[in-house]
Amino acid sequence: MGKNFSVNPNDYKLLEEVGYGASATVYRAIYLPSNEVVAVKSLDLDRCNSNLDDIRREAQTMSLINHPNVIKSICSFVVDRNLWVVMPFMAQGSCLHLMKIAYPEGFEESAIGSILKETLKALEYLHRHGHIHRDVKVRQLHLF
Ligand SMILES: Nc1ncnc2c1ncn2[C@@H]1O[C@H](COP(=O)(O)OP(=O)(O)OP(=O)(O)O)[C@@H](O)[C@H]1O
Repeated sequence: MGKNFSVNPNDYKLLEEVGYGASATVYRAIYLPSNEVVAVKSLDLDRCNSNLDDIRREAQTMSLINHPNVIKSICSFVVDRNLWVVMPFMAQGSCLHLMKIAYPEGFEESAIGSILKETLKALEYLHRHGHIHRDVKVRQLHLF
């Protein structure tokens, strides 16, 4: 993935919605200058429960992260009353999505063990760097 992404919203073409959280919607998008697929998380700043300092801190943490099991933000910027966080696009979706479409009876124990082990590596990395995740859930676990 190229290193130079602009903070100009016109350089991003939002395609379909791929998920949503309490105050954010996530889109698959194209970064037009290089034609790369990215994910754009658009956080409605009016509907956000967190204050601006917390949001700024989370965005900064996400941009400094450097671990294969933790998604890093490429850049973030304000568009109207939203904060756009640009990230690599995880084409396989979350573990919950995979389970729903391919393993409706649930994953095998060995797969669960691997997923948990990789998740714990990510949490251990965050803790070592002084961060607490505070909201780990199955639908958030993208494929490693
Ligand atoms: N980089 C990404 N690539 C592909 N899909 C993504 C990406 N980021 C998020 N998604 C999808 O969008 C959904 C919502 O993402 P979001 O980050 O808002 O989740 P959340 O943090 O769990 O929500 P909440 O704000 O309620 O805690 C995810 O569950 C996932 O399906």
